[in-house]
Amino acid sequence: MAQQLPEYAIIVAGGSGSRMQHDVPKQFIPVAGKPILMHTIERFYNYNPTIRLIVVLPKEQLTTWRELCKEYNFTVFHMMVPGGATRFGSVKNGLDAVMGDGLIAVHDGVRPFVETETIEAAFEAAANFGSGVVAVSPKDSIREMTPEGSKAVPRANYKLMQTPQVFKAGILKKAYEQSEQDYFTDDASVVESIGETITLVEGSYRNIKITTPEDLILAEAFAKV
Ligand SMILES: Nc1ccn([C@@H]2O[C@H](COP(=O)(O)OP(=O)(O)OP(=O)(O)O)[C@@H](O)[C@H]2O)c(=O)n1
Ligand SMILES: C[C@](O)(CO)[C@H](O)COP(=O)(O)O
Repeated sequence: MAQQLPEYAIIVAGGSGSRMQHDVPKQFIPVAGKPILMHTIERFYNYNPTIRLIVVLPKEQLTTWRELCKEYNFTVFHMMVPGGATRFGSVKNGLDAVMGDGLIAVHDGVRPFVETETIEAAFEAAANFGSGVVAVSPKDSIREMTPEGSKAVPRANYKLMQTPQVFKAGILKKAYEQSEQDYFTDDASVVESIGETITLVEGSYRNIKITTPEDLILAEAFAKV
């Protein structure tokens, strides 16, 4: 564990889960007996019980989340922050709750299978190099869409980005203050846009982002082993 600097985790769970087509936001759907988001929070607590946990939630779901915590007797301490209209806005709101210096991990609330070793490696890289961003190699072939149709590209040139994405607090805050939200799908892109280099850390194929209905079947399976 990279312990010299205070560690924060902003767990973004402010989305509505439209691709899941479920009647509750997907982060609240139970997997292996409790809401997905509780598994995710526990992964960070298990990595470092003193980490400062900031959980970003849809602003109209704060009461629901409090009730779920009571119902499931979920006692891991965390700060609750209302989310924004986009992931970018939610991260920004989470960052406003971070006071002082340290290392900040941003993690999707719907990636409940992130392993301790992955979190540890990402924090360590951020402590040493300014960033530690988790990624895996694609397993499928890749084609780029072109005006004419599509063309094959060398798979070895690409990585699939996961979370956590960990940064020194100063870098991440500066990047989110200076950037326009429309262009970015992850935190590494925001940080890169202010001229910082990104250090990649090997991720895991189990660290899925629960996005569409079939991912729930996978999630139940992963939760068993
Ligand atoms: N306004 C938003 C949008 C997304 N997220 C979070 O960012 C993570 C990754 O986003 P995604 O999987 O796209 O979640 P949703 O936006 O909820 O899903 P969808 O795009 O299908 O609506 C999720 O944990 C989601 O809750 C967020 O905090 N605030
Ligand atoms: C941050 C992320 O999970 C990295 O793969 C991804 O970019 C989130 O994308 P989404 O469109 O918000 O699902």
